[in-house]
Amino acid sequence: MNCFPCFSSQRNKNSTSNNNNNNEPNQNDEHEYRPPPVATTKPPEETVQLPVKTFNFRELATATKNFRQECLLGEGGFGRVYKGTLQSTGQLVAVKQLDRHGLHGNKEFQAEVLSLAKLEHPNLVKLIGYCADGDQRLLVFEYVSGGSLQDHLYEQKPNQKPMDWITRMKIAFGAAQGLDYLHDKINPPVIYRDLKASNILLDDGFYPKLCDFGLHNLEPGTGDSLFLSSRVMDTYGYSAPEYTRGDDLTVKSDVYSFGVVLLELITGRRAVDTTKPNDEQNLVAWATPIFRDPKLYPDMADPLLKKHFSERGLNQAVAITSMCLQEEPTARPLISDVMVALSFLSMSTEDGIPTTVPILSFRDKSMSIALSRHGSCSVVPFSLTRKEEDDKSSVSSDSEDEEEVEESRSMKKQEVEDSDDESDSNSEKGKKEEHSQLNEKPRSSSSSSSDSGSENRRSIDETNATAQSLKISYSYSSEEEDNQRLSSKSSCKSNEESTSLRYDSDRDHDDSPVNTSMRINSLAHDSDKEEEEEEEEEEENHETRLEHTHSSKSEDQSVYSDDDDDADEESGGSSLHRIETEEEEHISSDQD
Ligand SMILES: Nc1ncnc2c1ncn2[C@@H]1O[C@H](COP(=O)(O)OP(=O)(O)OP(=O)(O)O)[C@@H](O)[C@H]1O
Repeated sequence: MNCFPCFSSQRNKNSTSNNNNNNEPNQNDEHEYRPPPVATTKPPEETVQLPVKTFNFRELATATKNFRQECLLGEGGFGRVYKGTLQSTGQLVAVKQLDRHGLHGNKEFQAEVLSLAKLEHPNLVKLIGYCADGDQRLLVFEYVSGGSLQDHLYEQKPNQKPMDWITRMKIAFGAAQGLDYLHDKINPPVIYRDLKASNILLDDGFYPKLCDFGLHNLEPGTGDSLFLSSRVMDTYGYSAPEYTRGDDLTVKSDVYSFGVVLLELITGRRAVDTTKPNDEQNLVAWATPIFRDPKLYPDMADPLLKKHFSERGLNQAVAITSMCLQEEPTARPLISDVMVALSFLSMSTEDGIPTTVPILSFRDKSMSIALSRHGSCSVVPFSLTRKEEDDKSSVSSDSEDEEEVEESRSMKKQEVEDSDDESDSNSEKGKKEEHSQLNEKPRSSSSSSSDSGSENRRSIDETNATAQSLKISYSYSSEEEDNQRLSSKSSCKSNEESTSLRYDSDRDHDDSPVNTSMRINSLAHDSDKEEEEEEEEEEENHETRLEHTHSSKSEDQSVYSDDDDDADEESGGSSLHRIETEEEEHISSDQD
C-alpha cells in the first residue's frame, strides 16, 4: 500500500487505480465485493495532501545559480547547503544537497521526506519540498536569515552586539518549544538526536528554528563508518552519556543536548573548545563542579553579558541546565517542564527580574523543587495535611520498614518546610520582594546521628553541594549502600511514568517521584531533633533575613551589574533565596 499519495507519480496513480486493492471500491464494478465501511475509511494522514512540493533538479540548479560557491551556506554532515531563490515564487530557500554516499532508494527517500513534511511548528525549519532526480537527492527548506546560534555566540561580526540575557532565554524557550513539539505533540515522538547550537537557526528577530531534525533516517550510508565518525565528532560535546555507553537514545538524550545548548547560552562557551586548557575543553565537565556552588554562578556567566542579568534568573537557568545534564536519563526533566520554566525566565519584565514560576505549571515536581531552591517563591509547597503526615508516620512505624521511615521523615520535613514557608509568607507580607536564606547546610550538619546511616548520608549531602542547592540528588554516591538503593529507586521512577500522579496531593504518595525527591531531600535530616532545630533555624533565618533584606532586595530589583558584586558577596551566594511577593500570593491563590 502506498502511504504517501502525494508522492505518487502519474504512473503510480494509474497503477493504483488499476490494481484497485481491497480498500478502494471500484465504481465500475457494482457486483464486486465491497469491504465494510470501516475498511474503506483511510486514516486522515493518507488522505491529506501534504504541503510539500516536488522540484526537478533544473529548478533547483536555477535557484542556486547552478550551485555556485557564492550561494554555499555551509556544509554539514548531510551535505552542502545552498541559498537559493525559487524562480516561480521568488521565495528564498535553503537547498540541502544530500551526500550521495549510499543513497536511499527513491521510495525510501520519499517516505522519509513525507514524514519530515508532516512536522510543522513555528520553531522548526519548514520543509518546502524535495527533489529526487536520478541520483540527486535534495531537500528544500525555508531560508532562515539570521544565521545559527553558534554564529551569534561565537562568531560575532565586529559591529555585532552580544546577545543579551533575555534574548538568550527567549532562544532557549523557542528551542524548547520546538523540541517539545517533537517529543510530546506528535505521535510517535521524534528524537532529534542532533540538537546543537549550529542546528538552531535564528531569524532576523532572533526567533529560533531547529533544523536537521528527523534527518537521521536519511543519513546516507548508515553503517558507512567514515560518514558516521564525522557526524559523531560534530556532535561530540552534545551527546548524552548513554550515547557514549552505547545505550539506546531516548527523548531524554535530547534533553541532555538541550542542557548543553542552555549552558552555552549562559556561559558563552562552546560545548567543546580545544583552544582552552585541558580541563576547560569540555563544557559540561568544566561546569559540573560549578553547579555545586551557587556563589560561582555569576562568574560562570558569559563575560560578554557584563553581568546584566538578574541573579534569580541566572540561578534558575543554571538549575534547569544542571537538571538537563543529569547522568541518568530518567532523572532529567521532561522538555515540557523545561519549556514552562523557560517561558517564565524569558519574559521581559519592567525591572528585569524574571517572573516567578508557579509550581503547578510543571508535570514533574522535581523541576519545581529545583527552581524553588533558586529563588522562585510562588512554589506552593506540597500540600500534605497534618492528617496525611500522621497517617504516613503511623504506617511507617508499624511496618518498621526503613524506606517507610525515610519517607515519613521526609514528609515530616516537608511539612516543617511548608510551615516555614507559611510563616515566611506571613512575616513578610506587605513587602514587595524580599529574600530569605533557606540555610540548608547548617540544617544537615546539625542533624543528630541516631540513624546509623544518617552520618554517611549527611556527609554525602555535604559533599554533594549540587544536591544541597538543587535538591535533585539522583546521583548520590554509588558506594553508599543506602543511597544506592534510593538512587536506583528514584532512577526507576521515570518522569513519564508518573505524570498522572503529579498534581494530586490527595493520592497515596508512597511511590510518586515527589516523594522520591522528598525522601532524598530528607536524607541528611534526623527527625528526632527536627522540630527543635527548625525553631532555632527559624530564628536564625529570621535574623539572617533581616540582615540581608537590604542587599538581597537591591540584588534582585536591579539586574546584575558589575557594581553588584559586593552585594552578592554580602548575600553569601545566590541560590538559596526565596521571595514572597504579593503577585506570587496572587498566583498561588489562583492556583488554589
Ligand atoms: N534553512 C536554512 N536557512 C539558512 N541557513 C541554513 C539553513 N539550513 C542550514 N543552513 C546553514 O547551512 C550550513 C550547513 O548546515 P547543515 O545543517 O548542513 O550543517 P551543520 O548544522 O553545520 O552540521 P550538521 O549537519 O553536522 O548538523 C550552516 O551554516 C547552516 O547555518
